[in-house]
Amino acid sequence: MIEIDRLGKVYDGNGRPALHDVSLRIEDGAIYGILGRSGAGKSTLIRCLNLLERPSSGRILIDGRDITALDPRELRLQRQRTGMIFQQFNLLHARNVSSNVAVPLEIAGVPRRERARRVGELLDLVGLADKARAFPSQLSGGQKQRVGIARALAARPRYLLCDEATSALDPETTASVLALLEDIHRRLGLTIVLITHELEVVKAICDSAALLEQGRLVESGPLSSLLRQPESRLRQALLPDRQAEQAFLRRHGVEGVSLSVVA
Ligand SMILES: Nc1ncnc2c1ncn2[C@@H]1O[C@H](COP(=O)(O)OP(=O)(O)OP(=O)(O)O)[C@@H](O)[C@H]1O
Repeated sequence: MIEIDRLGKVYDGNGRPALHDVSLRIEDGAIYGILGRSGAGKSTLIRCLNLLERPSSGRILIDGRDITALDPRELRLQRQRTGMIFQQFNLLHARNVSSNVAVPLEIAGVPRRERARRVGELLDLVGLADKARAFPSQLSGGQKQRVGIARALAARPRYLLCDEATSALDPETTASVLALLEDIHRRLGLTIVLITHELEVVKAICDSAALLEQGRLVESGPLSSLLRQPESRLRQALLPDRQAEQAFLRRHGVEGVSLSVVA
């Protein structure tokens, strides 16, 4: 479980805190979406979860241990338990697909033969077995993100952090990457935390969500509970705006037609 306890972050030379007193609990096995507009603090929050960014205050407990208090060796081990994927994929362009996926295994000192076996397994998992020798420049965006996912899973992490993982992809590719994440979640039982500004991502795969605004947590919790609360901001954002839809139809002279029929 990840427990974020009164987390604060102030960047040097930036008066307004990027995060202010954020507390959040992410249960094991969740697919947890953190939503917010540009500048809300989403990237800062997710980067704090593996200490790519050091919090200014507060604690982050992962499986009961405060990761801000780990020594460098413990932190390295903790990072192996936390895979991450990125909006711009962050692949090494001079390395082919297999070699990119092998990076975390090399860092962990896994012997060559075992590495090759594991890379093969991972490429099967993400459906890229036939691209093992291709270079990133020869792949589509969706394929690059699949490589990113395989690399993130290489060291068998318990947590997968997704930093706007589908924001650079078209809707169809987004859907296929989200389906892959859902499949991996089901098969491997890991906990997925994703930040996004896309409501559709939360709708498609998350079971819990949080809303960040100007560095503050507005609300959070399981969707099964938030969707029951009419005043919930997340509920209002996630459900269709019937009035706006009807107004849109009226503007185009379509009246008295059920929306499902129009769709
Ligand atoms: N390295 C940095 N140095 C100084 N200020 C930063 C840094 N990174 C982020 N910020 C500031 O912190 C605030 C939160 O930024 P952050 O990138 O976490 O938001 P975000 O919700 O991820 O936005 P976006 O979706 O646009 O990436 C913003 O005001 C931003 O300008």
